[in-house]
Amino acid sequence: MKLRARSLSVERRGKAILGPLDLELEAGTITAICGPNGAGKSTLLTMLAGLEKPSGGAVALDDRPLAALHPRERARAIGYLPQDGGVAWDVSVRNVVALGRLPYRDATPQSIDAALAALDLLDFADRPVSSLSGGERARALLARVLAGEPRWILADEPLAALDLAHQLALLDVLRRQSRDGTGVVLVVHDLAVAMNHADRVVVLDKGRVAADGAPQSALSAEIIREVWGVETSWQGKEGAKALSF
Ligand SMILES: Nc1ncnc2c1ncn2[C@@H]1O[C@H](COP(=O)(O)OP(=O)(O)OP(=O)(O)O)[C@@H](O)[C@H]1O
Repeated sequence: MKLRARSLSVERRGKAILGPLDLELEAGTITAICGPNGAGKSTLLTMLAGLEKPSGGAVALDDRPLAALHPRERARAIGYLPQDGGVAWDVSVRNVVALGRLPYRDATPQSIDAALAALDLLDFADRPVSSLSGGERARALLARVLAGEPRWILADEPLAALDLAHQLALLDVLRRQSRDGTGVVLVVHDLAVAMNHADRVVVLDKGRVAADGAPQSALSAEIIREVWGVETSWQGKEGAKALSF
């Protein structure tokens, strides 16, 4: 299963902010999208989720253009977690997570309970979402995506509000999902997370792909210098590398 962007370009207010670029993403892998502020990461993710029409080119899921899919079919296939997502209504955590089942018009308790458990939220299930801390709310929104059991999970900085233990737990959940065949695409600022947990890293810079490949090559000290303008070196062993400045 593939999610493919062909000649994808986005303009805002007459200014090119993304592309044109080609990208082919594989299901069953974790892809990290990295890059400086304003590089176009969130824009790329919304295009891959089919939430907006690009200015040029197209995104296709298994050779079917996203624009041609019924919104419900697209929502079943692709779970999208926006950056700084909020909850418009003050409902219980369980009901927020149940919203993930909307594309199926059911409320399968197993998938809701599994999503609550995966994000360590069972104790919060009956609490109003307004009473949660920022990190707890972020976990509830992620659980909503998991409850939909999408074939693709596209998440914009899903780790940003999470403490260390919950970051590691979430990465573990996403790794298990990818082993089961789900395509996982994460926007991450923490380059060590991308280095240690992604199978592939796409580095965006000023709307263009500056590097794309295995984490060791896409996040080499040379690329980091070129794109972020910072002198760094990687320390530590495979799977537990840290960036030293
Ligand atoms: N509606 C808009 N009008 C004009 N410019 C926009 C609009 N939306 C986004 N941009 C610009 O497009 C560029 C890419 O934005 P995007 O949010 O995709 O970047 P990003 O890589 O996700 O950044 P960050 O790391 O800060 O979240 C930025 O320069 C942003 O200012």
